[in-house]
Amino acid sequence: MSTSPMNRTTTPGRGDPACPAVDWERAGELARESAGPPLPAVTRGLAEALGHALAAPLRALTDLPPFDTSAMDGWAVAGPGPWRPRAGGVLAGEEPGPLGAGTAVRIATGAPVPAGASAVLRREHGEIEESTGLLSEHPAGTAVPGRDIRPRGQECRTDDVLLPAGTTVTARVLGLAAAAGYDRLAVHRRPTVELLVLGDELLDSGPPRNGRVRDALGPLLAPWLRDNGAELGCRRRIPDDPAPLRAALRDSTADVVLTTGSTAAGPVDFLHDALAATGARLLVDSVAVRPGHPMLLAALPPASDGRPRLLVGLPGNPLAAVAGTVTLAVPLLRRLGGHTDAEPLRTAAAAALPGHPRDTRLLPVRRTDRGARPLPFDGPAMLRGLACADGLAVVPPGGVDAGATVEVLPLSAG
Ligand SMILES: Nc1nc2c(c(=O)[nH]1)N[C@H]1C(S)=C(S)[C@@H](COP(=O)(O)OP(=O)(O)OC[C@H]3O[C@@H](n4cnc5c(N)ncnc54)[C@H](O)[C@@H]3O)O[C@H]1N2
Ligand code: MOO
Repeated sequence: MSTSPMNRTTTPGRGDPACPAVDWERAGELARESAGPPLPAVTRGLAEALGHALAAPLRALTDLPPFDTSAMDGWAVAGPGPWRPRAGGVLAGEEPGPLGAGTAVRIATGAPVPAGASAVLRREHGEIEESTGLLSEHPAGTAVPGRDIRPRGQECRTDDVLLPAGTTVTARVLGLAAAAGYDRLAVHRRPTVELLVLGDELLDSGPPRNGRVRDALGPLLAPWLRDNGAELGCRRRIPDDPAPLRAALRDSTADVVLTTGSTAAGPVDFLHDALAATGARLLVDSVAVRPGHPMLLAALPPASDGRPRLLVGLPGNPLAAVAGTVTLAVPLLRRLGGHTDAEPLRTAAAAALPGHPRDTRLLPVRRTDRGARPLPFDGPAMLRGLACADGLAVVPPGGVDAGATVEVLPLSAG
C-alpha cells in the first residue's frame, strides 16, 4: 500500500456521530472554562501595563482635582466686587497665599485658587478702571460664589474605586491612572502565545504564484492576538510533516499554542495525529459554526514547570480562522489575562442576514444608522468582506429577518 499522504483515510474525532460538533455559545464557554483562574498578578510601569488587565481595583491615590482649581484664565476674586487687584499672579503649579476680602489676583487655568477666593472672574468678564485701579465685572453678578472654580474632590476622593479589577489597560486608563497618582499598576501576567502557521503552499512575500498562496494569517493574527492581551512570543512556519509539528507541540513553553491549518481531513492535515501523539486531550473538536467548523481546542501536557498549556487549532481558510479566533482564542486569552468580558452588543439587522440551516453563522457586517449591513465577499476563503467590516454578526440557524435584532461581535479599529 502506498504511503503517500493522498491515501490517508483516518479522520480522528471528526464526523463521528458519537462526538458531535459543539454548539457555538458552548464553545466559547468551554474556552473560558479551560483557562482556569487568570494568570498571577505582576507589577508593571504604566507604559508596560498597556494591554494587560487590572489585577486589583484602581483606587484614587488623591482627591481629583487635588486642590480647588481655577477653570479659566482671569482673576481670583474674594467676595463681591469691585476688587482691588493684588500685584503679581498665580500660575498653574504655584502655591498662592490667601486672598483678603475685596481683593483679586490674576490667575491662570489650572492654578490653585487662593484661600479666601470666592470665584474666578474670566479675563473677558473683568475690566480694570483706569481712574480707580479697581477691577469690576461685566455683566454685574457674573462672579457668583464658586463660579469657574473646580472644587477639590469634584471627580473623586482618595480611595474611591475608579475602575474595577479586570478592566483592560488602554491609553485612556493610563491617563486616568497617571492623573490619580500611579507610577506602576498591578496587572495580570499576559498569556504567552506561540503561533504556528502550517502549510507548505504558503509564501511569505510577493504575489501568489505556481499554485502557492500568501500566508494571510500570520500578518492578520499577530496583531489581533496582541490586541486581546496576548504576549506573542514566537511566530513560525511549520512544514507539512508530522514530525516537526509533533516536536513543536511537545516543546513549546507558551501558555497557548495557536495553529493555523491542518484541522480537516486532507492528505497533509496532521494536527489531530500530532495532538494524539503528544498526549493532548481534545476539549472541543469542531464547532457548529460556519465558517470555521473544524476549529478545535486541546489541553497539551503541562510545561516542565507544571504550567498548564492549551492549544487552539484554527482552520486554514482565512475567514474560518477568524471565526476560530473570535470563538475560541479570544475568550481563552482574555480569561487567562484576567480581562472582564465585554457586554454583548445587539443591534437591528439592516437587511436579511442569511443563515445556515443547522449551524450558527458568523457574517462580516458594517454597523450603520439602520443597523448591521451584511458585506459581500464573505466566503470562508475570503478576507475582502472582513477587511471592510466593523463587526461579525452572530446569525442563528435559519437566518435573521431585516429589522430583527442580532448579536454583533465588534471588531477593533486596529
Ligand atoms: N472533505 C472535507 N474537506 C474539507 C472540510 C470537510 O468538512 N470535509 N472542511 C472544509 C473546511 S470548512 C475548512 S475551513 C477547511 C479546513 O482546512 P484545514 O484547517 O485543514 O486547512 P488547510 O487544508 O491547511 O487549508 C485550507 C485552505 O486554507 C488555505 N490556508 C491555509 N493556511 C493559510 C494561511 N496562513 N494564509 C492563507 N491561506 C491559508 C490553504 O491554502 C487552503 O486553501 O477544510 C475544508 N475541507
Ligand atoms: O470552516 Mo470552513 O467553511 O468553515 O471554511
